[in-house]
Amino acid sequence: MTEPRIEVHEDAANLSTAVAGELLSRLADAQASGAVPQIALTGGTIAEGIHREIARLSSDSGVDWSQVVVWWGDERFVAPDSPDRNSAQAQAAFLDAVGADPAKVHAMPSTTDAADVDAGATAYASTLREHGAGEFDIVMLGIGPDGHIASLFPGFPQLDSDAIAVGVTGSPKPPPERISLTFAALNRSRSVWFLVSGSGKAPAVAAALGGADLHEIPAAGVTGREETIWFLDREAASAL
Ligand SMILES: O=C1O[C@H](COP(=O)(O)O)[C@@H](O)[C@H](O)[C@H]1O
Repeated sequence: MTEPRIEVHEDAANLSTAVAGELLSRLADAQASGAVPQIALTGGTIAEGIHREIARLSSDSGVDWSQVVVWWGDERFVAPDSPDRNSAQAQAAFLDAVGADPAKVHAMPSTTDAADVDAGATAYASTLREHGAGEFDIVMLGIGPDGHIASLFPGFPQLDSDAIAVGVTGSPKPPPERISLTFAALNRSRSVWFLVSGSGKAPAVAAALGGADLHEIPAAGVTGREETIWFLDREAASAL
């Protein structure tokens, strides 16, 4: 298991700029070595700021976004045009602007693509298997004040699943129906980046880094095969 690295930034704006810059630099290096990098995006508040910074900084980065494969760690199971969709947020914030190739952008199924959350999860797992079962280069994860990551919530049965992707109903955070990658999938990533801003998440950050039980703080259950980085702002780091 890799030891986590902790990077603390002044505030959410500085954190967003730093993460966007680091991502673009990693992608440019991977492409320079001939790779087609695979990344998994997250939803949530800090992700939105990071995505806007990726759009702003991308043109000077040398990254060819048509040669990046994009996945999501979780998605809200709602209509395809719902603003609640994590993929809609990323498309609007940066994917459309930077020239990502729609054939390499793998959004999770919406309510028009699958009959229910379980069918949607099974379909996404098949797509991942066709592409090597999600050997991600970088997975980015926001976390909730309850310690959830992706749509893996404390005490939920999906925490013990060996599937690649699972359906979630009755999510404590709306909307209630979601699709999520599992620990089995997320832990195949070479790099795992936690992105956390705000004092409301400080207790969850401290618990995860303090070795909490993953059933209580799901963020404690994810580690990159090569590196795990916690990108925090001062408030999120305040309980460490
Ligand atoms: O619902 C979700 O919440 C988390 C964290 O979101 P935030 O707004 O508290 O930053 C996010 O990681 C996840 O992808 C999303 O579906």
